[in-house]
Amino acid sequence: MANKKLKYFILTGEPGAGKTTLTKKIISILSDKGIKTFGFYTEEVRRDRTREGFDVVTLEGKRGRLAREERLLEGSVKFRVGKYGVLVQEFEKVALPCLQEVDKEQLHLLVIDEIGKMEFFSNSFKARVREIFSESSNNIVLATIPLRKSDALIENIRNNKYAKIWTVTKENRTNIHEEILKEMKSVLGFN
Ligand SMILES: Nc1ncnc2c1ncn2[C@@H]1O[C@H](COP(=O)(O)OP(=O)(O)OP(=O)(O)O)[C@@H](O)[C@H]1O
Repeated sequence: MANKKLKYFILTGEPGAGKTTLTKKIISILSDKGIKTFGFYTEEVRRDRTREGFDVVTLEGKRGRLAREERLLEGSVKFRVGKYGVLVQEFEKVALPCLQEVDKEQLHLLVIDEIGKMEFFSNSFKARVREIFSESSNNIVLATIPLRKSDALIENIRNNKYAKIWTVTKENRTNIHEEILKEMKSVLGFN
């Protein structure tokens, strides 16, 4: 039986497993069914065969830089993950406004791809995530978290009683949306 209390639809998986592609597929199917979606996803930025960094892109199409290879950045880099410098202010400018509840009356899905190490250099984002996953939150969320143990808040999300986690792999990524949508159906009320 479907869990009536399910609020958080969580994707995890190895880097490059297909989480963002799956997220976009689910958003597109829900939009066709008239379900309102908002939030953001992160996208790789490649030049030739090199990954130069990541952009944050809202569902409305606003885009900003999340991270770039340090060699491409001017000035000193305060936050880094591997060879990438994280652009916290640029990320916040794009990501934070789209995480506000736009319409409390209508059921909607909030998309956060992803809740990870780079994004957590932003204290404001972290605070908003804490709110969204709090007991009193009414948000229904599709979010991505890292596969491996990390920040305590991410571990809380992984163990949240209102959450269900799907591990995306190259083997299941083509069909797993069917299972997720089946669970979303009773929560978001579509056919
Ligand atoms: N169902 C699919 N069929 C074919 N190719 C796919 C599929 N899903 C993802 N890909 C390809 O795999 C690559 C990685 O996909 P994607 O960016 O969605 O993964 P990710 O898990 O979000 O990665 P990251 O961990 O870096 O955010 C992309 O080149 C994408 O086009």
